[in-house]
Amino acid sequence: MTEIFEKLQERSNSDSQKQYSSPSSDPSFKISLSSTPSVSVETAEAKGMTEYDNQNVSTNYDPILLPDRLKNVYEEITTQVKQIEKTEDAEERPANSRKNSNGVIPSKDTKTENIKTLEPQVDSLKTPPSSHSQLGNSSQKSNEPMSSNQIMGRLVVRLRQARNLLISSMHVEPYAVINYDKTEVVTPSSKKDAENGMGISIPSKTRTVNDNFPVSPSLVQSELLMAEARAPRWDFETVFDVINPESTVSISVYDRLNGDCFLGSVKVAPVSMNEYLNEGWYKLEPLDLSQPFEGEVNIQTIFEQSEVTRYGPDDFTILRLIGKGTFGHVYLVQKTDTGRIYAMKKISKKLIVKKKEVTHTIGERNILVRTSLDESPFIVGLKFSFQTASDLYLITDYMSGGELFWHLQHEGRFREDRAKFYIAELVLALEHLHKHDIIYRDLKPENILLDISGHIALCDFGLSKANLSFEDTTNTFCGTTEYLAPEVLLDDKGYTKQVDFWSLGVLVFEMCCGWSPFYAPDVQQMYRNIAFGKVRFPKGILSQEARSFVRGLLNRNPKHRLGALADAEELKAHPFFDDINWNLLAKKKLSPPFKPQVESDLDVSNFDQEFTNTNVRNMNLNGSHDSVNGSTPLSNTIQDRFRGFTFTNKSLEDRFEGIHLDEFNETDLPKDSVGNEKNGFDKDDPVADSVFGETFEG
Ligand SMILES: Nc1ncnc2c1ncn2[C@@H]1O[C@H](COP(=O)(O)OP(=O)(O)OP(=O)(O)O)[C@@H](O)[C@H]1O
Repeated sequence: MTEIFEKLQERSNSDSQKQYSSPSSDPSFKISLSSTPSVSVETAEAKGMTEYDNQNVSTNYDPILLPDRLKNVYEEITTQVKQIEKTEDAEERPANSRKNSNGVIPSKDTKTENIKTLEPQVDSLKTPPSSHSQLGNSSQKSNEPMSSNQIMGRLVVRLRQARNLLISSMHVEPYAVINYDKTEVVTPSSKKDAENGMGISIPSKTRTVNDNFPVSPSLVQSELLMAEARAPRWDFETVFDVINPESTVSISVYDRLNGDCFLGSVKVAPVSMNEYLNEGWYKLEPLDLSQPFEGEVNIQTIFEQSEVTRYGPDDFTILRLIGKGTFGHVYLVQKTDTGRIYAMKKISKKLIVKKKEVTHTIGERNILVRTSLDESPFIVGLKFSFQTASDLYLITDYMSGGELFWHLQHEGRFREDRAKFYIAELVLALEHLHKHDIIYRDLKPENILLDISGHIALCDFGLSKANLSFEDTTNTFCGTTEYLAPEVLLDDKGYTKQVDFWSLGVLVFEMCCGWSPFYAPDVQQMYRNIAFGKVRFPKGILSQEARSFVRGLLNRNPKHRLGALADAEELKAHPFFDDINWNLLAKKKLSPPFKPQVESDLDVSNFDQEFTNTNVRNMNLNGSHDSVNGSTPLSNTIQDRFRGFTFTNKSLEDRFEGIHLDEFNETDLPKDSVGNEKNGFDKDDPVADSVFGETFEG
């Protein structure tokens, strides 16, 4: 025991060299939401209505989209309207009437015009998943498929419209989320008649209507409106950078007016041939394939080859500062050629050399490259990495929902079902990393970002450790104090992937209760709490299942910890997750319980104003803001250590260039940090006491 205390004392002493930010000043959740930075050794988508045929859909309102019984009505109405229009004189109607011979107002949308010129002669319904052989309609300049090392460029995706959507009311506002290679774009709601000029003429009461007309005009009107609602039009275009040629475009349709109700999704495999236009109607798929389902969307994709093989800071325009880390700043940037918005982490080479963080930084880049090459749904997507003489740059997808920490800080705590959703996605993220022999080691709300839809994405792999198979151990003393597993503190023989599950246990508790189970304002005390402290569950907050889950994770013996036998599979099988459909969750087909308020790609309202209010207008991405970056250039030997950091969409080989996952060399001695010696957590706090219900020892 004395030995253990000596060890803790030793840790604590060395921690005193580290920098910690002060605990949150939020009075109600002061204790829990402190943001202690990481500590590391090297710091580190009626049929009742109908069948459609597969003709081209004009940009105007098309009777083909109507149910059979409505087609006749439509034709009658159209004939009557034409007669009425003939009799109603031409003076009433300006000579340059925009209506066409069908009485339909052609679209005034210029994008639509654009799309029409590209519209193929044949239109066939495509059933996902589409394969290249299914892609019957295309126009292309070059028939030669590009070899992997030629693949570079941009992908234009156009979502034109939907038809036969399964909706229960005409009052809908369908929008779509387009996802390509982890980059998510949300379309505006579909255009209203007035906006896209597709409205059809309905006989008004003032007009003479044929007495023999079989159906009441209001019924006709509502049926037509319903039919129209089932065929929303977007004419939306967006451009993606092509990073992984294997990536598919996924489009999910939701109804904004009815609680973001899911209307179906589709996946399309674009063709990586220069200027190849792939266009067609794709069947939407439901969440549950056993359910009858309807609806199609019209999608075009065009791949455009790019001449650029390497990118640098000059290819991006800095828009905002969104975060500051230990080694550099994170900016919201816009890629000049595609206009795509990304997050750019700029890291000072001198600073990381000084803090002996080169290995960790190269490691972070390598893990991000590795995870960007396969389907790693809950990990922030790396798009490019490059370097200048003084700085390293990591370009990742911008997660506009902000840090989970930020939301937790604002809301105090989450309802259990919301916490469960995040935890379940985290389990999948950790499962993925562990399967790739990567320990994350720095699980905390600051490193969990929310995307535009409210799904999580892990960022900051600066402390992660690769090439560690199931039972392998590592010794590096790193992580953020509150989330450190006891074996990291105490076990000289090292620790395994189990440390991530301990941190997950801390996180479940913190998300649901609003404070961290082991927090103490004094670092030594925090170590003692982690090593020997009792965890007290507040009354009436966590369900029995959640408590049991936390207990399983906060087991001080890593060999008995939940996950010790079968890693994430064991966690997934726990009763806490009985209502989680893991297959749907993994495909991001479960709607997140909370959708961050994000108005556009450029919205930074979910980030701290302390950063976002910084004036970046005259900031030069090429220049450096760190005092350590003086005029003295780095030696060639040091520059050599950054070789291979650069990652563009040039080729697959290029992406692997410089990946030496064996090169982790954590030889430095453990370092420590300064704890905040302020009074904060008080065990005898009456409020705290009155809420505590159950205590357990891990
Ligand atoms: N892709 C992204 N999208 C949105 N915000 C991001 C993104 N990447 C980073 N950020 C913001 O920048 C902050 C700092 O980024 P990150 O944690 O990667 O930097 P760091 O230097 O490694 O920090 P630390 O000192 O905690 O290790 C994040 O907490 C987040 O708020």
